[in-house]
Amino acid sequence: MSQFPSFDLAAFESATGDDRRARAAEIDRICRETGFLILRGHGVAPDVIDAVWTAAQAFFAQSPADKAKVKAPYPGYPYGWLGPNAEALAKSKGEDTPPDLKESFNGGPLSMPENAPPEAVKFCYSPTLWPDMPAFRPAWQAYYAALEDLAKRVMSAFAEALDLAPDYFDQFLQHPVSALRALNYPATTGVTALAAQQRAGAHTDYGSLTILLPQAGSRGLEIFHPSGSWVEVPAEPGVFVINIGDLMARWTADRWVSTLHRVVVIPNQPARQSLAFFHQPDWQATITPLDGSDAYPPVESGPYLMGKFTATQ
Ligand SMILES: O=C(O)CCC(=O)C(=O)O
Ligand SMILES: [Fe+2]
Repeated sequence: MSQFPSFDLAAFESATGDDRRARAAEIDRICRETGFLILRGHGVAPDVIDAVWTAAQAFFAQSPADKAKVKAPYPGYPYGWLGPNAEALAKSKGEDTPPDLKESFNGGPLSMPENAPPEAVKFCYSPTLWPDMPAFRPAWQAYYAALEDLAKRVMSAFAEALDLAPDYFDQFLQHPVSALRALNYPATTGVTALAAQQRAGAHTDYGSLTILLPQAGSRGLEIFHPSGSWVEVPAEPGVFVINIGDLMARWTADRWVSTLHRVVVIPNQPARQSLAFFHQPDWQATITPLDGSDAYPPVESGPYLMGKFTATQ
């Protein structure tokens, strides 16, 4: 791959006729091949992005004792601080590896619908545990809201790429149960990783769509390309990296692929941060193959996610 595939969302949205169809076909092509692309023309305001970076950095710069004030209270609690040694993503693929060399802060939906089922209340709608830092919560919530909007725009482009009406996915996105995760991978200088230990072990994402913001200029994110080799994803300033997850592969009856990816340990690297927004359809959305086939039985979005998540803890 000479150049990593990219897609300009604003250019797509203003395109008409054959040009629009060609751009939609390009999304389809990329999603059939790897499902990973650089997203340009996203329109998320730079100050919203700057503020959440600043907030995340200030959070991770605290002492472990301060971070522990918002620690996930029990294994499997989806939000709050997951400290070092808390997660091994490769376990979701049945690989028994040492824990990932990272820590994270995680938060859930900004509001809960009145009719949320009890299992959803206990999992996705668990409270986000806010650090005692006045600028953190508003910055986090503004970024979450901006990415929820962006995810809907991307899903609409996806619908066109799949020859569906642009608003096809709206019915499944009334109260998405998306999660936002800030990641901090400590510097690798002087660190000896155990065998098979990575910053993030090889995994596929679980949901419909991930919108990733790797720290500009950072190294180590790789995808397993269908040609059989690991390919590094560039971390350019001002763009997002998006990828589809297992639920979207299932939804498209494997027309689109959910590609294995990891963050490798490169010696003598500074700390690396990233923000991962895991977009997830409504808890009760029933995901049935879009081609009308019986490639997979229907699943409900929320319980599907919960099953995947608990396997890595
Ligand atoms: O930090 C990154 O760049 C990728 C993280 C990732 O793939 C994940 O958390 O699912
Ligand atoms: Fe991932």
